[in-house]
Amino acid sequence: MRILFKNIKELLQVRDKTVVFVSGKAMNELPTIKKAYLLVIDGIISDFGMMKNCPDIVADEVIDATGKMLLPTWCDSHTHLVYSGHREHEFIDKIKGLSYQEIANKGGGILNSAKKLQETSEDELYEQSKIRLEEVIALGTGAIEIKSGYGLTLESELKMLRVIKRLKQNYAIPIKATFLGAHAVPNEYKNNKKGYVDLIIDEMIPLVAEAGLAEYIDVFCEAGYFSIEDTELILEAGKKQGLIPKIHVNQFTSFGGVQAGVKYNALSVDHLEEMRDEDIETLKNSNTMPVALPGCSFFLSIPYTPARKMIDAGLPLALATDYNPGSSPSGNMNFVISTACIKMKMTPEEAINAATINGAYAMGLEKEVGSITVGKKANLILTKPISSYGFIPYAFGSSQIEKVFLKGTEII
Ligand SMILES: N=CN[C@@H](CCC(=O)O)C(=O)O
Ligand SMILES: [Zn+2]
Repeated sequence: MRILFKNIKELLQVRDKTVVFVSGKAMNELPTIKKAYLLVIDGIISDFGMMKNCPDIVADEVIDATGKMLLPTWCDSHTHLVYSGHREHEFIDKIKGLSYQEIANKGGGILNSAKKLQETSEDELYEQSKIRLEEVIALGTGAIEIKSGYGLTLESELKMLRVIKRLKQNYAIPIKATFLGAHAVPNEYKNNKKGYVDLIIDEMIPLVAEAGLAEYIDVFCEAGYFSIEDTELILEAGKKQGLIPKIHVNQFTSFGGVQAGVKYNALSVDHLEEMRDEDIETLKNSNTMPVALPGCSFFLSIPYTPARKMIDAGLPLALATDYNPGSSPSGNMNFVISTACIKMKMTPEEAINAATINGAYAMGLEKEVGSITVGKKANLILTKPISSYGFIPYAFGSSQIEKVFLKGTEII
């Protein structure tokens, strides 16, 4: 099956396959081709270039993209998309002035979602989750990471991971699964956190790894949740079983989580709302991708990740939604990109790089998605007619997407 996109106003994020992520000043460069064509053969990007050099191709389908932009789909490297029910009553508490931690302390938060999930059947959880997955694909997401962490018992964590596996099997979007047993300490272990950490290490990790249900291991490394010591023990155990670290750090407290992530060669360290200069120093010369989650900062009214300071210091940065019922009940990457520009002072080029090529790297998918590169999946966004790509973050809240393609197949 050959699909030819022709007369593309501008083809964005055109890269050689040697580029796996971009950092510092290079984040402000977005390579593009104006007046371009792109050829997809059997779901894979097979050729592209300037329209005037377009070869005489016999295609099964020709898409005229006059006035429109074509770009890789968004890569959302941090979500909790599989969950049960919602927490909009906590939203009211929040409006009335309670903080995230105060809501958690009065029985809300992650434990509230865990209770709901434990009471939900696997089929029902799948049905609820697939609606969200379809929603985000229609919003232009073409690769996604999904975490467990609302089970908090062996049985329910496995249930979540099996739902993620089923989504992987049934949808064309690449999905990476992360085991986040260490998301919160369940009530039964309130006075015995060590007992829960032991359960994660001795029972959950071996079973998850043996069943091949996750690629990554995550910990909510935060005051009141899991300490540096807990985090290191869990990452160590995960790594022994072949799970790669990808962790929640510095959401409310900077107390060594970034250092623990880099020490264990984490693929990414995520959140980073609270950053000390030494955290930025630690990330320099590491292979760990920092990931910012502006939807969470927006929703909880907490600081935004200091993107400007980090990029100006030469670091790379990825952007993700953190789609979850408690701190970011939205999986809309378009909103994330706008918020990154408006609130974090990222340029449109930086935000698009952070949401595509760097996001792909942050979930180990840099060989498959994240740029317009020969050999990568034809996971593509075709915009409506727009004046320039800066219009995408500028026109926040309104969709500029006309069509989304996964492996060359039109989804919307
Ligand atoms: N911070 C920890 N985990 C999620 C929130 C989970 C929840 O509140 O349900 C996050 O990444 O923001
Ligand atoms: Zn998260």
